[in-house]
Amino acid sequence: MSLNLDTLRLQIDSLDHKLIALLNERAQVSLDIGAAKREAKDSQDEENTHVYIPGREKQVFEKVTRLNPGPLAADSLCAIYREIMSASIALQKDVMVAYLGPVGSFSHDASMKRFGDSVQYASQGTIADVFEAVERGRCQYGVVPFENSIAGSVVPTLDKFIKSKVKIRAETYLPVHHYLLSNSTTEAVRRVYSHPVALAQCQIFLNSQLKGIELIPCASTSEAAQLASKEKYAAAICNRVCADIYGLDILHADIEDQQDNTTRFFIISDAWDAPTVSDKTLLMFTVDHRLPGALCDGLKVFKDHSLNLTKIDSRPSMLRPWHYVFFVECAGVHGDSEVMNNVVAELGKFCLDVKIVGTYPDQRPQDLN
Ligand SMILES: O=C(O)C(=O)C[C@]1(C(=O)O)C=C[C@@H](O)C=C1
Repeated sequence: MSLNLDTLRLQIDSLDHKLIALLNERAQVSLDIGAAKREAKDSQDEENTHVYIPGREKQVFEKVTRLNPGPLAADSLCAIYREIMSASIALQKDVMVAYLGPVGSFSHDASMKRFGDSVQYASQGTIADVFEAVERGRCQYGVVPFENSIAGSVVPTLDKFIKSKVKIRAETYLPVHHYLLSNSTTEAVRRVYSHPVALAQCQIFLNSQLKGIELIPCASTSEAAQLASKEKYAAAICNRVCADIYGLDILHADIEDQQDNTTRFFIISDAWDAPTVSDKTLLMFTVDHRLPGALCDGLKVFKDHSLNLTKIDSRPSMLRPWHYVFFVECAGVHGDSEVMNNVVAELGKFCLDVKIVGTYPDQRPQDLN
C-alpha cells in the first residue's frame, strides 16, 4: 500500500477535530471541578481555594503513562498532559507562581515543568523574596531549591522555613547540567559568576580548567548570566537556556562534578493538601544541648513509630547560642495523620518549637526509592 501524504493529512485533520472536542469536554469538567472546590469551602472564599492539587496530578501522570500504548514516548505524553493540566488550572483561577529569577534559572525551569505554560510567573530576586511573595499573598505558590545531590542543603531555604509560616505543598526533582557561558574565550576569562550552590557543584571543572580565577557568588545562576553578558572577560556557570536568553556563547557543557546531578525543589504555599497513597512529611524541632542525648531521644520517637527517615539536617536556631533546629523528613506518612500527631506530641515533651513544615506526595525519582 503506498502512503499518500494528502490522505494522511486528512486523517490528522479528522483526528484533530476529535481531539479538540475532547480537550474542551475535559476543560468543561475542570471548570465544574473548580466550582465544586469553591462550593466545598465553607467560607465560599474564592481567594483561598486551591486549584493546584499535586497528589491528583501525580495520579494523572501515572495513569497516562500506564495507559500509553505507544508509539508516543511516555515523556512526550506527560509533557502534553502537563500543558493540559496547566490550562485546566488557569481556567479555574488566575494563578501566580513566584520563583528565584531572572528568567533562565533552574528554579524557573523547575517551575515551568511543575506548572506549565498557562499560569503566570513572577520572578523574584532572592529565595527570601519567593517566601515573602507567598506569605503576603501576591503569589499563591512559590518554588524554592531545597537540596542538591552534590552540594547538599540550600541554607537560605532552610533558614526561611525556621521563621516563615508557609507550608510545603509539593516536591519536584530536576536533573541539573551546568554550562560555562561567556562572550570571551576560556583562556581570556578573568572572573566567573554563579550561585554558590552551583559553584560547589562544579569544583572539579573549576580546579582543572579555571584554577585561580576569581569566583563571584550571585543570587541566582541566571543573574550570573545576565552579569557576564555585560562584561568582556567574564563567564557564568548556569543553565544552557541562558545562552540564548542573554546572548552568550557556550564554552563548556556539562561541567557538573557528577552527571546525575539533581536538585530537589519545594513548592510552597499557605496550605498543604489532603493525604495521597504515598506522602512525605518534613518536621522541625529544637533540642536543648544541655540535655544529654536530646537529639538521640528525638530521633527515637521516629523509630518508635517505625518511620523511615529520608533527610536530616540542622541549622543554628538564631535565637539562643548553641541551640540547633533539626529538620527531619519521614516517608510514608501524612502531616494530618494520627501517627504524625503522636510524633509531634511526644517530641513536644522534650523539644522546643516542634513544627510540621510541610507534607507532600512522594515524588522521588524511581532510582532513589
Ligand atoms: O482534579 C482536580 O482537582 C483538578 O483541578 C483537575 C486537574 C486536571 O486537569 O486533571 C487540574 C489541576 C489540578 O492540579 C489537578 C487536576
